[in-house]
Amino acid sequence: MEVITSLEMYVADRNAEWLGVPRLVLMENAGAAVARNILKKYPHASRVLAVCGTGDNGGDGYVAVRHLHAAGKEVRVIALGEPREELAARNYQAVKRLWGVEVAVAQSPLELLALQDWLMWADVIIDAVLGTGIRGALREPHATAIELMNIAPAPKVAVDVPSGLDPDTGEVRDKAVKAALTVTFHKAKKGLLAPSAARYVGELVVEPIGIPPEAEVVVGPGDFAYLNFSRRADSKKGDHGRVLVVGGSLEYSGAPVLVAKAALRAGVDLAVVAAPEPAAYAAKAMGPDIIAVPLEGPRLSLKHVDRIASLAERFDVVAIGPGLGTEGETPDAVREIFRRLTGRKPLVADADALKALRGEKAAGITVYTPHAGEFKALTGVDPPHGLRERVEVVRQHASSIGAVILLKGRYDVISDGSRVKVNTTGTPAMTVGGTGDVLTGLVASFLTKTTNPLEAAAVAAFVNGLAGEEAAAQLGFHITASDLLDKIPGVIRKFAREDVTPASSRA
Ligand SMILES: NC(=O)C1=CN([C@@H]2O[C@H](COP(=O)(O)OP(=O)(O)OC[C@H]3O[C@@H](n4cnc5c(N)ncnc54)[C@H](O)[C@@H]3O)[C@@H](O)[C@H]2O)[C@H](O)CC1
Ligand SMILES: [K+]
Repeated sequence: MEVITSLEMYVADRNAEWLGVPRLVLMENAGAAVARNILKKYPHASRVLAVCGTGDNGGDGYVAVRHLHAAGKEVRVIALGEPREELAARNYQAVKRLWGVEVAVAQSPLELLALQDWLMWADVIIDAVLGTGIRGALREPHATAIELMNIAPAPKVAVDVPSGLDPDTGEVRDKAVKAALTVTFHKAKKGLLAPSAARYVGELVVEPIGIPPEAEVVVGPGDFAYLNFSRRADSKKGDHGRVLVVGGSLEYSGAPVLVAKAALRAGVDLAVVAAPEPAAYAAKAMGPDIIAVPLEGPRLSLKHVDRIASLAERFDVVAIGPGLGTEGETPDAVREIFRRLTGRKPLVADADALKALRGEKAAGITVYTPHAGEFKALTGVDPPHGLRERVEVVRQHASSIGAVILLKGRYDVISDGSRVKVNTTGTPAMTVGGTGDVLTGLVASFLTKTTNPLEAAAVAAFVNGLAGEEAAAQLGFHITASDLLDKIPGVIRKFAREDVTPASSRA
């Protein structure tokens, strides 16, 4: 049986919306599936009681109530408070307008105890108290509601997850509903299959609710849930990421600067460019935000390896490649730096670095960001044109190298060797030079916001593409990579939760 975690489910559900399937439709399908299963399993039950929490699990319960009412059942509802979120609230209001459906609001154990005869009245009880949104120890009146449902003789039908059970681990901290039937949605929540969960879950039915399979593959707004953009009130400089960019040469000085600026715009505190002297001085001249460390000579060479390796200690992520060129000792130096750092420091390798890394194995957190030509140089293989074949080739090479590969293209394909994501944002206007450097900076920045490199790369591709789309909406095919930089903050703020959390209690 295929399983899913509550976080993966959250992501899939937001991405379904992005793909054009509204969450209200998913909720409708979920509630209707619960009603259908009750009608099938308990055809002779005439009285149904739904106990609904204040979240979307309760929302599913209200939808089920509508459908059971329409099927001719006598229905009562105990609401543990008025729903706060829009979708559940809409379904709650719709239920209140039904003729003959009695709704009681019980917000305390005492108010629940006064409704005990309703629990005894029912032939079937719907448990729509808590689903994948359960956090921490049970609070009241939820704990009492669960206890009273378990005392009532009627069989319980759990919506998505028996309330009180951890959907990811199957653990029950305090108490949980002992269901006769659990109707879960899309895929089985992982915890439902834990051996210890069996006595709470009862019979398990998995119902599709209209989430397209693409919602688990395509990068969308849901994927931001893997990244932490919040800041503590007592944050200090450096807490939100330090990125070292190793790039540039006598010929190229702009590329590493674009990487650093993109990383800063995406929310790191510090981005430092380590570059051969001419590129470092040019970088400094490109603006007050850039700190540059000059490396003696016109290009990266073996004599710089020690310096870079010790410099890297002070950074959270190292991005290497843009503007380095492939002349002289540079490829040897890249390989040597890579060998020293891989497995020790999260790395992003791009552009000329990729050409030097053919045959190398990566360890720890490493992301490669090739375009088709660089992929060929890295692996010896031309990426196939068909998406399915492309996905498979990227997955195989990611697995054998031991890195996340982000293959740039019309659709970006991202894989860590087992999982695959596809990004569809972007525009042909982005074929201009430098947009890849911006992407590298985004990946580096996001590696400071998650321990999941696949998601860091996936969200980076998504943001980069949207920044390009927004720039092109104004400037058409006349954008430059710098235009993307200005769009990054707006794109991130549209999708990320950027709240300020309380200061730590430690001084
Ligand atoms: N993901 C999907 O694709 C769909 C999910 N559906 C249903 O939605 C729930 C998840 O909804 P959510 O609002 O995120 O969470 P819950 O309703 O499970 O709970 C939130 C609710 O409960 C309160 N709460 C949390 N922890 C506790 C606690 N320990 N004690 C007391 N109260 C607690 C919290 O404050 C909120 O008010 C999923 O399971 C599905 O049933 C969709 O309808 C279909 C698509
Ligand atoms: K439930």
